[in-house]
Amino acid sequence: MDTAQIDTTSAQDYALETRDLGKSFAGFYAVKGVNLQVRRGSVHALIGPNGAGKTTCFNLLTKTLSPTTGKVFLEGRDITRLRTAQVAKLGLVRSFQISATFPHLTCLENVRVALQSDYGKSFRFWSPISAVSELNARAVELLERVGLANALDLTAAELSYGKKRALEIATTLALDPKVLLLDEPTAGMGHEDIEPITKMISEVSDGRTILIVEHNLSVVATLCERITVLQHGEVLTEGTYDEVANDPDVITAYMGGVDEL
Ligand SMILES: Nc1ncnc2c1ncn2[C@@H]1O[C@H](COP(=O)(O)OP(=O)(O)OP(=O)(O)O)[C@@H](O)[C@H]1O
Repeated sequence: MDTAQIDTTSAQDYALETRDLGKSFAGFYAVKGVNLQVRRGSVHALIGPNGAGKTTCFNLLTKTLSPTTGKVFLEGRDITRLRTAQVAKLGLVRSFQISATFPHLTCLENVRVALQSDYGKSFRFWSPISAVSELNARAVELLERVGLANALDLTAAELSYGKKRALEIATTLALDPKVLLLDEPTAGMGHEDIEPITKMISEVSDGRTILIVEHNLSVVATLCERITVLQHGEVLTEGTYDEVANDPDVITAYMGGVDEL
């Protein structure tokens, strides 16, 4: 990692960037020539019809998959050849991937475990006595941020689906990521859970860069300053919600699939 080069121009503007990113499976390109630029401090969405390449793209960013072509940069640093754990240590973390929750632990215990994990950097050097109370205080603070202040002593198994996702986000935030990747955070949620989780993501986005794959386009419209639309593995267009929603090519892409814009 010491030898990784930092491109200072892009590091100033973009927390996350890809250049000519591509992935082929037996000759079929699921992702092709993707140039993605996620501005530092923004909430950016990656959308597209089913099979557009969003999940493959996320897997390439978090190094679950190795690219066939191109490069990935985190704050200007070339992370293309690093592994998932290494990019997590550098601050690129995908929710629901590294920080799984344990069903029989309480919310407080779950977040404490995440804070104590190898990726939690802040608590290593503290003395044992102060560490326990500081860990508890930090865990409570994180649970308050995601709206689980009243659920500290409930086990993860006792939570509603929406609150489980909130707990997962709290355990991810415990890793203090610079760039947070959220993979369909409202997937499978009932209507009643979508608004609170959207509000919570908006609150935790403060001071952070977030890249989100999300099928619910009203969630995207509420949260995201920039939207990149993928189709057949390639970038179809990029812009604000209004720009992409009124783009005839985007409308055609969505009408050709099962999704609606
Ligand atoms: N491991 C794999 N081997 C072969 N083909 C794959 C593999 N992973 C993905 N694909 C193909 O790549 C294309 C993009 O898939 P991907 O899952 O990235 O799309 P997506 O935009 O996330 O779709 P969805 O919205 O349905 O989750 C699809 O045609 C898919 O079948």
